[in-house]
Amino acid sequence: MTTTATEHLLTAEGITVRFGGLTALDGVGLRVRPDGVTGLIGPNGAGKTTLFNVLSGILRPSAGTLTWKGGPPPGRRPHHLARAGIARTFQGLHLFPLMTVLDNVVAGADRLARGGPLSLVTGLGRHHRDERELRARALAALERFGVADTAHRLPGTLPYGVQKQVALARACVCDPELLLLDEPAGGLSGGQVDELAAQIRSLARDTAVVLVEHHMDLVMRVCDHIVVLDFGRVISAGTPDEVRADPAVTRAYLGTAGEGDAR
Ligand SMILES: Nc1ncnc2c1ncn2[C@@H]1O[C@H](COP(=O)(O)OP(=O)(O)OP(=O)(O)O)[C@@H](O)[C@H]1O
Repeated sequence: MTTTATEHLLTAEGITVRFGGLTALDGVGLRVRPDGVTGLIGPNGAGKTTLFNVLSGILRPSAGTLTWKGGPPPGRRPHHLARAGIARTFQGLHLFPLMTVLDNVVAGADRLARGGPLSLVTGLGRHHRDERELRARALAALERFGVADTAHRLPGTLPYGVQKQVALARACVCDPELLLLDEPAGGLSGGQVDELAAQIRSLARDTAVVLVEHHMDLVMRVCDHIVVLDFGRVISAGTPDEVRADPAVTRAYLGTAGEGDAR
């Protein structure tokens, strides 16, 4: 069945990004459906991170338009995105090192706080009921990712794989409509990647997921739809099988040495 533009959650059209004389993205289009996993792949320097930064609102494109649920995109500040129902993870963990795991996840729940985002950090203007609700919600998110027993620890005292689960719990604490995952498999062992694959498929039952990832095995296992970038342009798009069989994709990867190829 063909999906119309209004049925898409997020639509990017003609996205061009220039850094000085370098064109990192050149007229890129992408449509994210309200369910399923959309993968964004390509060799090193293809423009994946740049596109991810445009989709997550932190980078303004030189040209092109973004549409969120058929209308203008939410504001560019993190709490605008959070309130619209868009959450993201980072390549680095971006956890607050001096806050407990639970407080880190509570901080991800700002769109639910009646006192506003700052109140979550300062505690000012926040109702006690708010605080209780948010903590219960954060704990439930930690439970969902199997790390509730770490709630009162500092992130830096935990193994990397556990910290990644905390970062996922923080991104998911508000039940986002769109979850943007930036290389979530980075630094994980084989078993942890298997666990991550199962979690992404489970999340995708009620959340649209966009996944930027070098780990080809994970991408091919979890994505419903894949967009392939090379030199800032879309060179292929389709199901995992279609993309895998596309000679343009093989050529793009063979043309570059290093990661992202045969895994
Ligand atoms: N802030 C910047 N200033 C100048 N050039 C940039 C900047 N960010 C990215 N680039 C360039 O834009 C191009 C696309 O980079 P980008 O990081 O988006 O690619 P990528 O596909 O994510 O690569 P990788 O897989 O290596 O992370 C590259 O040539 C890169 O050097």
